[in-house]
Amino acid sequence: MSIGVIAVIATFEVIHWQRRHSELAFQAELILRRSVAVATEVRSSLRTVPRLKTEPCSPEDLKALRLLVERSAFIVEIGRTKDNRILCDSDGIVPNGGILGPADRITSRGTKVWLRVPLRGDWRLVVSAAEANDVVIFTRPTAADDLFRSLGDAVAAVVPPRLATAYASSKHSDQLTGAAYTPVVDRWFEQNIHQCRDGFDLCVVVSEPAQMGFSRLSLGEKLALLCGGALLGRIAQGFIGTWLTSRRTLYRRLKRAIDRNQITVHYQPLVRLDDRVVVGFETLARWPLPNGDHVSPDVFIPLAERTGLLPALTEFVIDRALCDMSGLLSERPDLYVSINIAVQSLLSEELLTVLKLYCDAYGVERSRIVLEITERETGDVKLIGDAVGRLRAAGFRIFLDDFGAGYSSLAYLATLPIDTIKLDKLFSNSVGTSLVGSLVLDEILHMMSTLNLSVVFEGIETEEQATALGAIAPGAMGQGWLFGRPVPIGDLPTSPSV
Ligand SMILES: Nc1nc2c(ncn2[C@@H]2O[C@@H]3COP(=O)(O)O[C@H]4[C@@H](O)[C@H](n5cnc6c(=O)[nH]c(N)nc65)O[C@@H]4COP(=O)(O)O[C@H]3[C@H]2O)c(=O)[nH]1
Repeated sequence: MSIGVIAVIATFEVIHWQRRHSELAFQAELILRRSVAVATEVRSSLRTVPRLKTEPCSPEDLKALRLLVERSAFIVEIGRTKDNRILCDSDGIVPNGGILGPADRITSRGTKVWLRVPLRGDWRLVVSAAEANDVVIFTRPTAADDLFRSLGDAVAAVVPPRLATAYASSKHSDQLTGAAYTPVVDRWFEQNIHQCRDGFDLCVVVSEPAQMGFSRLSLGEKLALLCGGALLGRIAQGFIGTWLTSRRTLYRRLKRAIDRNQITVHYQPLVRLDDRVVVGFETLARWPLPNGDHVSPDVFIPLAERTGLLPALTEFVIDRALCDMSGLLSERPDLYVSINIAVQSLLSEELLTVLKLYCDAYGVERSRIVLEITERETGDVKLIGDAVGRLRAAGFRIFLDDFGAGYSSLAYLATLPIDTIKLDKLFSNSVGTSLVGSLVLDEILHMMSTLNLSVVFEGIETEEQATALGAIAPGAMGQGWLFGRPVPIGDLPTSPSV
C-alpha cells in the first residue's frame, strides 16, 4: 500500500521534473539565441573594421568606428589595438594606451575574450570585450539580462563548448562561477541543461537549486521510493517525457501561444513634436512568460518567419489591433493605428485579403491603418515596391521603419511609394552630440523634404531630445518613452495630447 503511495509521489515528482526541465530548456534556447546575436555582431565588426580604408585612429577612422557603434544593437565601443594595447576608440585617442591584460579565454578562431573589463579604465562601466585583427569590440555584459531574470531561482552560464559538459555535470555553484552571466548562489543545483550552437564557441548551461521533496526524505523512505516508485515512475516518465518533449520546441510553444490567444499587443503613442498632440499608436506584439516577463519580438518574429508561423501571427496582430482600436478610431478621426509588417508578410498574397477582411469586419477605414515596413530586411526591392504599391492603391498608408539602421535605405527611398520615414533611434540619441547620426541628420531631413516625406523620430527618451528635434524638424512626429511606453489598450492615456 505504502509502496503504491510512494509510487504516486514518484510519478508526480517525475511530472514536475519534466515540466520544469521543459521550461528551462526553453529559457536556455532564448538565452542561446541572444548570445548568438551578440556574437554575430561582434564577429561581423571584427571583420569589417580591418577592411576600412581609413588610417587607423585618424579622425575619419574614428568617425567610421562611431558609425559602426551607432548601428549596432549590442556593441558599446570599438577600438584599435596593437600588442595588447588600445590605441584609440571611437570616442578618441586613449591616453597612454589602455592595456588589455591577459584574456579570460581564446576562441577556436583565435579571438581573445574578456568577460568583464572596465570601459576606458572606469569600473562603473563594466563591459565584455573581444579582440582580433588589432581590433577590440566592447559589448554590454547585460545584453541578455531580461532573459536571465526570467529564470526565477535557476542560474545560467554562457560558456565555451569545452566547459559545457563539465558545467552541466557540476553539482555545486562554486563550480559555476567564472563563466559569463553566472550569479553566485550558495546552494546545490540539479537539472542541468546545456545547449550549444554549431559555428559559435557558445553553450548555455542552466541549473536549478535542488529543492524537491525527494531530497528531504529519510534514507529508508528514499530506498522504498526507489524500489516501489522506480518502475511506475519509469513508465510514467516514458509517456510524459514523450508528450512533453513533443511540445518542448520553441516552434511548438510559439504555435501554441498563437493558437491559444496568448500573444498580446501593446500600443505606443506617436505625437506631433510641435504641440505634443497624439497622432497615432504603434501596435507592438508581446509574448508573455508565466513569470510576468515577455519574450522580445526581436526573438519571436524572426522565429515565426523561419518556421512558417508568421502569417498566423500577423493575422492575429491585425485582428487584435483593429478590434482594440476601432472604438478610439471612430471617436478620434485624426488618429491612426500602425502595424508592423515583416517583408515576408508583405510579399504574401494573403496580406491584402486579411487586411481588407478585418477592416470591413470592424468598420475601420483603410486610410486609418498604417503599415510599417522595415528597410533593415533587404529583399527584392522591385517585388517589395509592387507589394507596397498594391497596398497603397487599396487605401493603406505605408511608413518605412528604422531608417538609418540598415544598409539599403537609399534604394528603398528612391523606389518605394511611401508616406513617412521613421528615423532610427540612433538619430534621437545623437542629437546635440558630435556623433555621426547628428552630423548627417541635416542632410537626411533636407532629402526628406525634397521627397515630400514626413518624418517620425523613434526612441525619444528625454525632453532635451524632443525640443532639439522639434526645432530642427518643424512638423515632425516623435515616438519614445518620453511620450509613453508601450502599454495594453486599457492603460492608454485618455488625453489627446501628452
Ligand atoms: N530604447 C528605446 N526603445 C524604445 C523607445 N520607445 C519605443 N521603444 C522600442 O522600440 C521599438 C519600436 O518598434 P520597431 O522599431 O517597429 O521594432 C519592433 C518591430 O520591428 C518588431 N515587432 C514588434 N511587433 C511586431 C509585430 O506584430 N509584427 C512584426 N512583423 N514585427 C513586430 O519588433 C521590434 C521590437 O519591438 P519592441 O521590443 O516592442 O521595441 C519597440 C519599442 O518598445 C525609447 O524611447 N527607447
